[in-house]
Amino acid sequence: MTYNLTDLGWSNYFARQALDLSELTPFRISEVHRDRLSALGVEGETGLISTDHSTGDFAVGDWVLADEQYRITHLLERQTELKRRAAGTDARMQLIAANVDVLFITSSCNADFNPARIERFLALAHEAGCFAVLVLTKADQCDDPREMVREAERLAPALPVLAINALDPDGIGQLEGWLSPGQTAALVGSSGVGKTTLMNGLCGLYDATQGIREDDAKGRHTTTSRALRPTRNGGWLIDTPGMRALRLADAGEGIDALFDDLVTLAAACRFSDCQHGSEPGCAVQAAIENDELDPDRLRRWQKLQAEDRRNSETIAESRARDKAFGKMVNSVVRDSHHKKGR
Ligand SMILES: Nc1nc2c(ncn2[C@@H]2O[C@H](COP(=O)(O)OP(=O)(O)OP(=O)(O)O)[C@@H](O)[C@H]2O)c(=O)[nH]1
Ligand SMILES: [Zn+2]
Repeated sequence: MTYNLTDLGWSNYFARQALDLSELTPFRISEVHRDRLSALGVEGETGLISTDHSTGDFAVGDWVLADEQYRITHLLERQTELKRRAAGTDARMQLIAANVDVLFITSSCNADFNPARIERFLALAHEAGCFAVLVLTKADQCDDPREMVREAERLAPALPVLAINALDPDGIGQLEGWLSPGQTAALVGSSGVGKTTLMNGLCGLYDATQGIREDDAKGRHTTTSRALRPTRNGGWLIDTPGMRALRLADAGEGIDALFDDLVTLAAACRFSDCQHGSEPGCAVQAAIENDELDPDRLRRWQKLQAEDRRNSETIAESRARDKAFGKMVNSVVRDSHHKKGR
C-alpha cells in the first residue's frame, strides 16, 4: 500500500517545520511499542529507529523526519495532543495520541447519558486542541432521542450532536461527514457505549475481537500496542488502550472555555474569591434566582474545577520537568545527528 503525504494527514502545519530539511523523509507514527516504532510513509509501513530517545517520547499520530537509515532525526511539533495523568504515584502526564483532528465523544441514549461526563470530555477535547463531535449511540433503543440531542446541544455552543445506531451503515455515514480524507479521529467514552462498534463500522473491520484473540494466541497482542487505522473513507482512527482510559487532568483552560458564561458571571461577583454560595453580591447566585442559570451547571462546573485542581497540583512539578525536556528533544536529536557526521 502506498500513500501520498496528504492521505496520511500531512499539512502545511508540518510542511513548514520541514522546509529546510528536504534530505529527510516524513513518516507518521502508527504504533509505539516498548522497543520499536512503526510508521507510515509514502511507501507504506516501516520500522523506525530512535537512537536517542525512548519510544515513550513518541505517540501514535506523531510526524517525524528520518534519514535514509530510517533513524528518527526530528519530532515535529504536534498540532494537537491528547494526554492523561499516568496511574500510580508518579503523576506524570502520559501522552496518548498526537495530531488527532476530531474527537468523537461517545455516549449512549440510555442510562449512560450524563452531561457532567460529556462536559469532562469536551474540556479534554478543548485542552487537546481537537474538534469535538458528540455521538449518541443506541438511538434505535430509545423512544425519542431528540430530547437528549437538544439537551446535549446546550452543553457547548455549536457542538455537533449525532444520534445514531452504531450498527447501521447510515449511522456510520453520519460520522464520516465529520472525518474528511486525511483527517484523524479518536473515540472516547465509557465502556459499552459502542466505541468498538463505531470503529469497526468506520474502518470496515467486521471481526475485530476475533483478530485480537488470534494475536493473543501468538503472544503479539500486548497492552502497550498502539494503532493508527485507516478508515473506509480515507481518514484515520487512533485506537490505543490509553484512549479508553482518558481522564481529565490539567484542563483548566478547557474548562474555562466550556463554562465561559460562568467565568463571565463570576467576574461580576463582588468578591474576587467568591465561592458562589451565600456571599453577598454573588452574580452567579443572582443568575440562578433569575432563572438565567441552571444550578446543576454551576455544580458541575465546580466539581470539574475541583477535580482539575486536585490533579493539576500533583502534576505541576512533573509537567515543568516534561516541558523542559520537550524543549530539549529537538535540539538533542539535532545535535546527535550532527555528531554522527551528517
Ligand atoms: N442496538 C444497538 N446496539 C449497539 C449500538 N452501539 C453498540 N451497540 C452494542 O452495544 C454493545 C457494546 O458495544 P461496544 O462497541 O463493544 O462498546 P465499547 O464502547 O467498545 O465498550 P468497551 O470495549 O467496553 O469500551 C455491543 O453488543 C454492541 O453491539 C447501537 O447504536 N445500537
Ligand atoms: Zn459569586
